[in-house]
Amino acid sequence: MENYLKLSVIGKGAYGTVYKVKCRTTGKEFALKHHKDKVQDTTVRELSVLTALKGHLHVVYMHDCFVSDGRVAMLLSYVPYTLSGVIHNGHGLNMCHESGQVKQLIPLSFVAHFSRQVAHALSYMHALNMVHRDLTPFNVLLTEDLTVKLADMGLSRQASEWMSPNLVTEAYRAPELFDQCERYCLEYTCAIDMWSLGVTIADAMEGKVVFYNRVDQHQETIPTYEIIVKTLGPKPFVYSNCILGS
Ligand SMILES: Nc1ncnc2c1ncn2[C@@H]1O[C@H](COP(=O)(O)OP(=O)(O)OP(=O)(O)O)[C@@H](O)[C@H]1O
Repeated sequence: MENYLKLSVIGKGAYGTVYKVKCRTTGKEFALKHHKDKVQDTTVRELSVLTALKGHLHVVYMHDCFVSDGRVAMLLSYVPYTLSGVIHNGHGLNMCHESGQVKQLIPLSFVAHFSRQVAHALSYMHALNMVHRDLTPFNVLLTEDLTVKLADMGLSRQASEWMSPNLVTEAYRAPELFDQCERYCLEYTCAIDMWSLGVTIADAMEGKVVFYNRVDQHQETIPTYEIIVKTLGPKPFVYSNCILGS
């Protein structure tokens, strides 16, 4: 750790803090994800998934991994942008005026571009029987030349018959996960990642989070599952694993 100078905090997540750091010998910049807790199952899974996917063009590259203050630190390539910054906040986009409202222009070619690259990374993971379980526009990073680098494998794991329901940011969570959320372990497949990709594409087309938590006229929060059903119709969809096969 002494070999890296901390420049700034990039993000704080459930599992730790991500710093922008500079190597004191080479001057090269990296992202350093320092876990906040001692080693847990999720840390080991994140490491093993990042190792298995190492070298894939559309997965963030882990250069090194070490222990600092008894906690795991992962040295990753620094990737400056997030897809959320582009599709939710309009970073780098032109604006247009439509019906008196300022609207972001997200070129369809860009939607096709990032979808194809995310799908490429997911298809590689799924072929290795790994499920990401937290695909959101916040975890899709973009380089200067807009190459997708999938990040945050903190919830990723080898798919198995029964897995925990405690995953995926709600707005991107597949319906089968809500349906069974009372249960301790669930039956679902890699298809849940495809649902998350679909919602990410919908966000990009709309320029906003489509399944965000809203409040009704009585100031009660409408559950995300209800918003999905209201948007797509009653029991509108076959669950993602039925649509896409497992
Ligand atoms: N390699 C990277 N380069 C630049 N920024 C990064 C990199 N990795 C992560 N980040 C930023 O740091 C944030 C948090 O990282 P990450 O999602 O891996 O942490 P986490 O603790 O697992 O978070 P979460 O609670 O969202 O699961 C990301 O949303 C992203 O903006």
